[in-house]
Amino acid sequence: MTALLEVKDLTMRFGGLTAVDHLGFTVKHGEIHGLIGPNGAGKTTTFNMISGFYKPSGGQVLLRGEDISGLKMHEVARRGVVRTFQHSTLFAELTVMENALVGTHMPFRPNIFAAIIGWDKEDRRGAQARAMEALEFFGIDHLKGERAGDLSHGHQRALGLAVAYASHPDVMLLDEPFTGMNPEETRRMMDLMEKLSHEGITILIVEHDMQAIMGLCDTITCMSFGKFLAEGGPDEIRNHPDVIEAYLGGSRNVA
Ligand SMILES: Nc1ncnc2c1ncn2[C@@H]1O[C@H](COP(=O)(O)OP(=O)(O)OP(=O)(O)O)[C@@H](O)[C@H]1O
Repeated sequence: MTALLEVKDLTMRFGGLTAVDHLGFTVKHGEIHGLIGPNGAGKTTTFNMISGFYKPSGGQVLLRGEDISGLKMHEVARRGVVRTFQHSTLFAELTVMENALVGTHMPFRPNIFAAIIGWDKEDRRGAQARAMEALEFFGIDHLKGERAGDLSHGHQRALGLAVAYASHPDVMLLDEPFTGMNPEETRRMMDLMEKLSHEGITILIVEHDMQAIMGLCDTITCMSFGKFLAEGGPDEIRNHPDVIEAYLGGSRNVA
């Protein structure tokens, strides 16, 4: 597998605090790559820099060798990298279909009105077909007319993925997709991620649910206090002394 996304010397300072400190790792094309670490390790900040939500204080994010660090979110999305958020970012008052339509416009300057109304007929038909395809992919097309805010937690998370998928991504960054899920919802979400992976989409996932991470990921990068700590397959990471130490030093255990 070849390198698709490379993080090099990535650094983020908030005033006197260095949240991410010269971090480096590589995500290979087609893999499911986990980013783990104890609370406050800098995982979400790293995601925010990769997706264009934050401009890094230093270092680079390379996509197929092209430096994308510092680009705006829609510019990063246009290059094929989209993220979902830790907490639901759906438009609760809009329907499931309308939310998916917003996803089709993610690579452009965000404009909800344009996404729903469409620029012209041709544009609208294409966007609607893609939005429907995304809903079908995640098995929620039968809910297309429902208000997003009325969906169950599991369906809302599936819609969050569908919105990101609707933009035709090459890389999906998933921030704690299993938060608040019961075991059945977690199982279904893991199946959806494997389905995405079989489609050829590369996945970078931040998650605290170690069973899910260990069950899903090809490669896992562990960070601690903003820095790279260790990397390897699930077995290697599960038994890595530095990883065990980092977690035992905090309040969580590695599964
Ligand atoms: N916008 C911000 N301003 C100031 N400090 C921040 C900001 N965002 C994050 N931090 C700090 O940066 C550090 C890393 O936070 P981050 O949220 O990236 O960690 P994390 O690994 O995602 O944690 P968690 O697992 O708890 O979500 C923490 O000390 C946090 O308090």
